[in-house]
Amino acid sequence: MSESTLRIGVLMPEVLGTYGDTGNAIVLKERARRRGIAAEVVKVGLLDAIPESLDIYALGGGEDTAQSLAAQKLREDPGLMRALDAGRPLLAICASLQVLGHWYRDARDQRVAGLGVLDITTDPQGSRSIGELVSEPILEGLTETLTGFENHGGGTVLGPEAKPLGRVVKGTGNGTPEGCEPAPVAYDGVVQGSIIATYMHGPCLARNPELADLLISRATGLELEPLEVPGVGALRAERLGTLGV
Ligand SMILES: NC(=O)CC[C@H](N)C(=O)O
Repeated sequence: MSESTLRIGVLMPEVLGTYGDTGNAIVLKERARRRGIAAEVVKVGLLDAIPESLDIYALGGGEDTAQSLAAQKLREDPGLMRALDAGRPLLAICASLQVLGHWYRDARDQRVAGLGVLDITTDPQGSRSIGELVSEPILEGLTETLTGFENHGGGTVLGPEAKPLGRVVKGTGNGTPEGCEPAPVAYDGVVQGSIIATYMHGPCLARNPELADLLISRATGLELEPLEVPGVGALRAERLGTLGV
């Protein structure tokens, strides 16, 4: 953490913020604050320069047209790339997962260049994946079942530099491009360097506090004591319970 306050950046919420994804930054701030760590959310709009020295970056999901504006912005503004070069943690949801890859092809068959910081590519699946998404984490430091909501047309293929976040128990996760054979085991998300990306909306961190704490730990270098936030356990139990998980 660079200063005494944990600075959590939400990038382009006007184009990357479906399903309450900007709530991820609020969860990070609140979980830090309840442990006595001063924290603030910094909103960085589409027309603002992206600061390179924020402590955590959060990017949400978006519709195809909005998503292409975000992709263009990230290709032109060096701020996020510099932050990633410095190893700053970043959480990316759905559309922003796709945008951080080499390229993605959207529903109108437009191939859009991404930032290329994730070794992934995305093509249309041919149908949308909509519904609850549950996975068992693979990333070290996570033990609790991951729960979220997915709604995406893209199917993402990981290259050798990218590792998945979790093994899918319910739902689609990264999916399969149309015409390709589905892998025998389905995975959700991408982990590469300081980036954790997933198809889970929810907002993801409201449903998965362990993931929120992992990001805060990485940003602050602190080992965090457990924190019970009223309602979170009940929310997880209710969401997982509806699926019989
Ligand atoms: N929910 C989202 O972020 C959607 C991402 C992208 N537009 C897709 O449909 O694949």
